[in-house]
Amino acid sequence: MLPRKNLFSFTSKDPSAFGIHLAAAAREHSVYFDEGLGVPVVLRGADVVAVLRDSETFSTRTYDTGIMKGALVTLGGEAHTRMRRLFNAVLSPRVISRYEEATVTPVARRVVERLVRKERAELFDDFAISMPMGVTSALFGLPEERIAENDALIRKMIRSVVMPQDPVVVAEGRSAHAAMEAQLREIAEREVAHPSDTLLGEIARAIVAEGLGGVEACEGVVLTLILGSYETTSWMLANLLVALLAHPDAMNQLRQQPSLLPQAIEESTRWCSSAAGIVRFVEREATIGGETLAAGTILYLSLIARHYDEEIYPRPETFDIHRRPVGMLNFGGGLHYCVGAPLARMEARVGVSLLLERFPALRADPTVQPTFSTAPRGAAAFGPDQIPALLV
Ligand code: HEM
Repeated sequence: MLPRKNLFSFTSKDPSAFGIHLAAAAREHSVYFDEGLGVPVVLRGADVVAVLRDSETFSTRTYDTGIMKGALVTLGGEAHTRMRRLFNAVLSPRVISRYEEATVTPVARRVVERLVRKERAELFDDFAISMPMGVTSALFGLPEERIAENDALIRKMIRSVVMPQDPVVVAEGRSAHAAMEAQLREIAEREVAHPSDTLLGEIARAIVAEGLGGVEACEGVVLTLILGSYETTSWMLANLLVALLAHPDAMNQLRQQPSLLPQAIEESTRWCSSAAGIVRFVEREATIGGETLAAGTILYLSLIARHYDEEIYPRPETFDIHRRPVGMLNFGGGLHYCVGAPLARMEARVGVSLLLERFPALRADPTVQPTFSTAPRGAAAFGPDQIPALLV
């Protein structure tokens, strides 16, 4: 019988409290039955890694429903290998770097410039959402004048993916998909017929070269990229800003030594990871953390408890931009390790360096205290409800 706890309905004013709370539970047991989630959860990093490495016993078939049907993350075996080759080819650091100057920097500059006349900002809406949405639209061919409309549709689709048990949310996701389908179809038809000199053109050419089909395959890949790249990057940016605003000394060091920014980004994903967990389906009876799990069990893997394991990261509650942390789980691991990690890291680096440069007095607004939770603004992430900041 698994020990029962309600570990994941968590709220605090302290961004590091969730990691501390999960690591404390992990010291007692690795596997619990979580009463809020209604499924067994695995906490200890070594056990989470073991599950991620064994994709035959622990599959991703739970995702294979609704608008996610057939998406990369749902595939296994040879089908995954072929499709993943395509994603690797178009999202490698080398390919992505071609879009830094041409696409990501101009979007980030526009978002930052919109803040210039303000004295205070709510950096979640004004930055952490607007920048990834701008980048996603620009990279994947969505028209700029429809950003607000598409933002609402994409969020409805994402909600339907993370709440497949709620029929109303699922129906909303389906109609949001239907509303966006004409745009996606138009993009795919255009690029497959005449691949452009953009990332979309690279995707269309790679689909044909890999023999993966034509317009329909291209539409599916673009939808996966839009859904995978948008909200995830927003919450990563949000928590990076939270970490920096809570540590003005670190922010000043980064202004003086911008080369530290990549490792500060890694440290923020350790100290306040936005990715709380992922799920797996137990294909055949297995033992994890000393517990036997029956075939057919849905398992929730904590991606955060490991980040506060003091055997791996001494003084885990300290945000230290000199730490150079490795082995974090915020981008998952094993077969399905996030293929968009280089793009997310680049967006964070470009966006935050422009923000720090443009606003030398940027600091937390001491009059408003954000609340951190496992469902901020209804999202499937760990993060703040708001990021109040003073700009001048
Ligand atoms: C900070 C931002 C991001 C975070 C925290 C994140 C997190 C993750 C995680 C945890 C997984 C593993 C899912 C699982 O194993 O169940 C994953 C997979 C994936 N991510 Fe990301 N992601 C981010 C950004 C992106 C971006 C920018 C893209 C696309 C451009 C993307 C596309 C994908 C795709 C396609 C997969 C499936 C990979 C596969 O199954 O082989 N992600 N991501």
